[in-house]
This record gives sequence, C-alpha cells and structure tokens, in this order.
Amino acid sequence: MHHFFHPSTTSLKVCGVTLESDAHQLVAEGITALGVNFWPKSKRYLPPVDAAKFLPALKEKILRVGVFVNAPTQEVLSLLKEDIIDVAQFHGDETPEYCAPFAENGHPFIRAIGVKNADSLTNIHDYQASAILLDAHAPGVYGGTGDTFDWNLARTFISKNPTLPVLLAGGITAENAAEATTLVHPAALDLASGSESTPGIKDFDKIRAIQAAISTAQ
Ligand SMILES: O=C(O)c1ccccc1N[C@@H]1O[C@H](COP(=O)(O)O)[C@@H](O)[C@H]1O
Repeated sequence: MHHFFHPSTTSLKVCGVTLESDAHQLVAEGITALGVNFWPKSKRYLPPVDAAKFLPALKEKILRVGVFVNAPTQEVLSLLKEDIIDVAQFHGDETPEYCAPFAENGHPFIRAIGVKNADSLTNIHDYQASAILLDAHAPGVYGGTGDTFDWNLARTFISKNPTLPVLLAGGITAENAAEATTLVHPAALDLASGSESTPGIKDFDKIRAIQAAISTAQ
C-alpha cells in the first residue's frame, strides 16, 4: 500500500480540491494526497464528470482520494474501476455492511469517524478499512467544518492500534499542525478549511506553512 498509509511518519492530505490548477500545484509542492469531494451538498463539491477531466493525468503523481457521503455503491465503484481515484473516503453514515464489498474486492478505502467521545471509537475494526480518519463530530454536515476535537482521544486510539493507519482531521491549520503531529503522531494530517482562501480554492502559503510545521515536528 502507498506510503501515505504508513503510520511511522506523518504525511499531508489536502482535501476539497476543485480546480485542476490547484491539483497540479499540490503535485509540484510534493503533497502526498489530495481529496476531491463528491458529496453534492458540500461547499467543495466537484461533480465526478469534472474530476474525470484532470484526475487521470495525476495517477502515480499524488494519491487521489474521492470523498463520499452515503453515495450509491456503484458510483464509488465506477470511479475506482475507471481509475479516476485511487482510494475512496467514506465520510457519512456508511455501515460495515456497506464497506464490506470494497474490502472483499481489494478496493482501498478510508472510513471517517466523527469523534464525539471515547464511545465513537469502538468497533472500528468492523469496517475492515485500509485507514481510519478521525474528524470532529459534525451532525448534518459530516465534515469540512474547521472544528477540532479532543486529540487525546486520537492519541489513545493510535497507541492501542499501532499498525492501523490513522489520519487526523478537523480544524487542522498552520497554527496547530505541529502540535497535532507531536501529540497524536497520525499517519497523515487531513484538512480542507485550513488549506484554502475560500471553500474549494487552495491557499499555497497556508499549505506550505502546514508542510513546514509537520516537517519540523517529526
Ligand atoms: O469538506 C467538506 O465540505 C466535507 C463535507 C462532507 C464530508 C467531509 C468533508 N470534508 C472533510 O472533512 C475533514 C475536515 O475538514 P476541515 O479541515 O475541518 O475543514 C477533511 O478531512 C475533509 O476531508
């Protein structure tokens, strides 16, 4: 599996990309992974037909993650099979039963969990996910809020599950990326709000500052 999922170092995933030019600039900046949001109600929604115009050319240059919220299985499968994305990120109410066919057919996926309290982190292995993403609990909007959660819960979860790749999300910015890396030691930091000037438009000063903070912290 891609080194993005290796829990020994902290990588960066920049989510909510809507512009082809931003995607190419993320490659040029050496970012490990990008996320494109396929949930129609997201402020960062990109229709699959538009993503299909530029994501294929980025294969092997950056890990291409598609973010879904309760999407029909066939929609996710066709983007994976057509090689438009490398990995699916399930950021809604997807159950272990929904995830099972992806695991059984060798399609890599990240299951995002909105962390409300310690109880949110039980039965995570039931999803058979390639990686787990821990985000702030966001009823109704699912993610992309810019809110943080209690990172001690993430740190404890990782120390109990050292071989499971865990991504930390929710309100990561240039100001807190170093602390997030040092305290939690996630396989990656994942962010949308903290990497943009307006929803869906990336701010490369912020992204470079986050990269520098991660490098210094580890
Ligand atoms: O960005 C969105 O609009 C979004 C909508 C629905 C589900 C997930 C979404 N984004 C993901 O949310 C986290 C945290 O975002 P933020 O940094 O707090 O803005 C991030 O992993 C995005 O992948």
